[in-house]
Amino acid sequence: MSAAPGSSDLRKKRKIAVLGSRSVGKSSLIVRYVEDAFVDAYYPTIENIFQKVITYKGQEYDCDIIDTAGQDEYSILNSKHAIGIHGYVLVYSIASRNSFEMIQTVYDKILNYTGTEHVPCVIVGQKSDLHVQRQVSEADGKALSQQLQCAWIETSARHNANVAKVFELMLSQTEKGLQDGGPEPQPSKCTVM
Ligand SMILES: Nc1nc2c(ncn2[C@@H]2O[C@H](COP(=O)(O)OP(=O)(O)OP(=O)(O)O)[C@@H](O)[C@H]2O)c(=O)[nH]1
Repeated sequence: MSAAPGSSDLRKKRKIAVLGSRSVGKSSLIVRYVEDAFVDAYYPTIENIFQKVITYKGQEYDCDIIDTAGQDEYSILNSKHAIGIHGYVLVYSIASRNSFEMIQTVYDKILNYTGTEHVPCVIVGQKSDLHVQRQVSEADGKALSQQLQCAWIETSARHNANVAKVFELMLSQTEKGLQDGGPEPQPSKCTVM
């Protein structure tokens, strides 16, 4: 018996990890996208997985969006954030130079962990509404994305600016990677005893 249109059997499964420094607005970006809500208060994340069906170019994707605790230069990448992941959303705040510099560090940690030369990524300059406090120019954001061969966009979860675009860009990056012959990420074969 064939699956009905819209059935989950027809959907491709994609896992997306959202990484970046603390307090740059990772959770806010995801919550704005999945629940169309914004919270002013700051609640540090430990770990959260959101699910959403995203339609991109007529294809439905069952997406797990993994929200992580913010990283710093000393944090060690968690295997859950590196194994079986199809693509990464790397978030900085346009009002924090330090968080922008952390993107390269996190990207290098991902390559190191996965043992690959490139992973599909979207670099996101969050809090684009904070014009007055801006510490990272658009040109700097674009230049980094060219260097890492990623997509780049500025967003505001507060104003719901460009939020959905992040996830469309993410799928365009993952699908391009797979079409170009990139490997499907392998599920973990290790058991932690
Ligand atoms: N002005 C502005 N503030 C934002 C925006 N997005 C998030 N914030 C605020 O920034 C703070 C941190 O947001 P979170 O979404 O919790 O940040 P996070 O990156 O998930 O933080 P960690 O869990 O520590 O990694 C909160 O007070 C949010 O209200 C935005 O687009 N504009």
